[in-house]
Amino acid sequence: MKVSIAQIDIAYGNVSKNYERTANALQKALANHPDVIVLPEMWNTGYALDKLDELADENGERTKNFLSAFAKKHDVNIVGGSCAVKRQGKFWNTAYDFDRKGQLINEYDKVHLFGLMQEDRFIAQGNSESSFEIDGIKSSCVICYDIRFPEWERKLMSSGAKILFVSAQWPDVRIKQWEILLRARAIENQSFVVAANRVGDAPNDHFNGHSLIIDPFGEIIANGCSGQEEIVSAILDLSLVDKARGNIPVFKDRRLDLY
Ligand SMILES: NC(=O)CCC(=O)C(=O)O
Repeated sequence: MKVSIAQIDIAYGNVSKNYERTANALQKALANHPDVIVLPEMWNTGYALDKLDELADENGERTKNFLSAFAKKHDVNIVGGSCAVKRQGKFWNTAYDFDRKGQLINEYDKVHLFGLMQEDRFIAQGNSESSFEIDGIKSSCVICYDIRFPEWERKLMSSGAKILFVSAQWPDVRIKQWEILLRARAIENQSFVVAANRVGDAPNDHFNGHSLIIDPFGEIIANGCSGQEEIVSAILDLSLVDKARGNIPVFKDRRLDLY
């Protein structure tokens, strides 16, 4: 399976510019003929959380139509990052994922809200799991701060998922933690981790990308280390998941009678 991450610069509070940039990045990613393209977190608005009343996507309609149409037109799966969405009178940080036919195959509201970036003041907590299949391969997705809660990934991955997709806006000041946390999630769940981060600046944060693709042994196989917008691609040899889980069957060896 070939995956391509669109590591993009997200314009703070500028929805039209972000749709333009995302469309360009998706088009650029096609050059690699990927099976799936992955986007960063909250790409439609950036963390302009105090402006969501005017900026958030009503019921996610614009986002879903945009990503679905692209997936169908180009016969490509899209793990659509996440977008600021207004739904049922609240704001959500919602991921939408699509198959090659443009069908919505997963919708996930971020479960853990990040207080340091004021997310918990404006966004409603998600309460549901995230699992889907990409070309028949069981997968899951989480959003940014979620990766600090290994019990959440363990629960999501215990259904047999082989790929964990992560969409993020993770500032450069903590980028070493980003790498260590993602490599740990890959090793402990014996899965691929495909993690899309952004680049660029927001009023209080700088982002240097460092999008990563990590194999089930924790090895980094692709790294968006330019600090700029770029497409980060790799071919996932999914047999490595079976090899890792065959040699050291952690999911089978868990003591569910104790924890
Ligand atoms: N957008 C986020 O959830 C950021 C999480 C983060 O930076 C962290 O250190 O955790």
